Amino acid sequence: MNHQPQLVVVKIGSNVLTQKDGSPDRQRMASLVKQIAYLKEQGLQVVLVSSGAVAFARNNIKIEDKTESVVRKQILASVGQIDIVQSYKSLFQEAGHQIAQIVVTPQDFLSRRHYLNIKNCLLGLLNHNIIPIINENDAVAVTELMFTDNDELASMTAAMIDADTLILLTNVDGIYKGHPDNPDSILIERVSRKTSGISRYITTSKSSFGRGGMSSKMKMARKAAYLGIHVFIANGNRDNVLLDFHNGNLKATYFEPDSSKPNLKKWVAHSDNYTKGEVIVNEGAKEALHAEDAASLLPVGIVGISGNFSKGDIIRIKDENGENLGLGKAEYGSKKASMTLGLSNQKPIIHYNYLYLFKYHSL
Ligand SMILES: Nc1ncnc2c1ncn2[C@@H]1O[C@H](COP(=O)(O)OP(=O)(O)O)[C@@H](O)[C@H]1O
Ligand SMILES: N[C@@H](CCC(=O)OP(=O)(O)O)C(=O)O
Repeated sequence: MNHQPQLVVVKIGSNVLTQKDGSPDRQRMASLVKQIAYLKEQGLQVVLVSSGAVAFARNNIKIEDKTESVVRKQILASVGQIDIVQSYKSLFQEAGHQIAQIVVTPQDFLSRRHYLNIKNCLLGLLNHNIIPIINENDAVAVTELMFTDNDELASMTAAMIDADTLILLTNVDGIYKGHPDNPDSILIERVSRKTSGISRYITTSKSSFGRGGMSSKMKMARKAAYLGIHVFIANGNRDNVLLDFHNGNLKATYFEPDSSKPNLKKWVAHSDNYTKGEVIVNEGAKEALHAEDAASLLPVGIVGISGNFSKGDIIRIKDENGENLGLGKAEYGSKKASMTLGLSNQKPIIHYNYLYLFKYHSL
């Protein structure tokens, strides 16, 4: 890695903050806080995405057996979040740093207005030298309204604030060619846009408290790298992991960034799970979208529309065989779109600046 990191998003997984018996690992937390403080002292800006709310409460409160699983999680998360943030507050205070808490739901990333509100808040905190600590609002975001996991949230946050680096701290050194517990498995140290076939090494096994697993971590890492961010999957249980990062000695899987992409594209790229409708394009439009020169999506190339979307919503682009081509922000709603369907000389339905194609990050 030859880049000089300036704005870093560090994501800490639940298992990094918990011991084998499930109790909070406050020593590990204290060590990571000291390391983040060190990074700050070296002039880096740091945003922390921390899991652990559920894990911190699990051994602390007795929930009646008959309690429904979603409510159980809501109770654990809302109780544990206080403990997590209180612990961070006193540890960062000792290290001479102020923190702020931000809890978000996927819906907050859906609307461009909320998206900009969060972004402005984060940038405001950073400008005031305050370390933002972000978690999903688990009391509100339940079932299908959730992020895949905090790796998704961290990757979206990194793209949102234009971070140059994203570090996903978990309980293994990175992605192995094989199971990480097998001593013969080799660590994949570098992944570029051209690297393919990694998913075959990833099993569905998760850490005891993990939500999305390595597969989601890899997808989010690739997506962030595609958007121009240096990404590392590294072991948060390794002493001095962040100091090693700063010294350029980090043992990790490193995802090389692609060339920088405009911010608007970053917002669109992360809206995959939140589309409001769909447009189907013909072969000509598909070719135009995949051509070297940037092209907006025009109604003349659209053969079908579904869903009920409004101007500003994110919509999915498919070809006539149902293949997912990409995402874009609708320049007008579904009603008007169906009136211009197939017509030439019309305003683009998706402007190039708000168009994100999947062609580059197929795994
Ligand atoms: N090929 C692989 N290389 C590394 N880890 C893997 C691989 N396949 C599956 N895993 C599992 O992924 C886990 C990390 O993902 P996850 O449990 O979601 O962590 P976190 O809670 O930190 O987000 C590891 O503990 C490991 O068991
Ligand atoms: N928001 C949840 C964590 C969800 C999550 O993604 O956990 P992890 O896979 O450990 O990063 C919590 O704080 O308990």
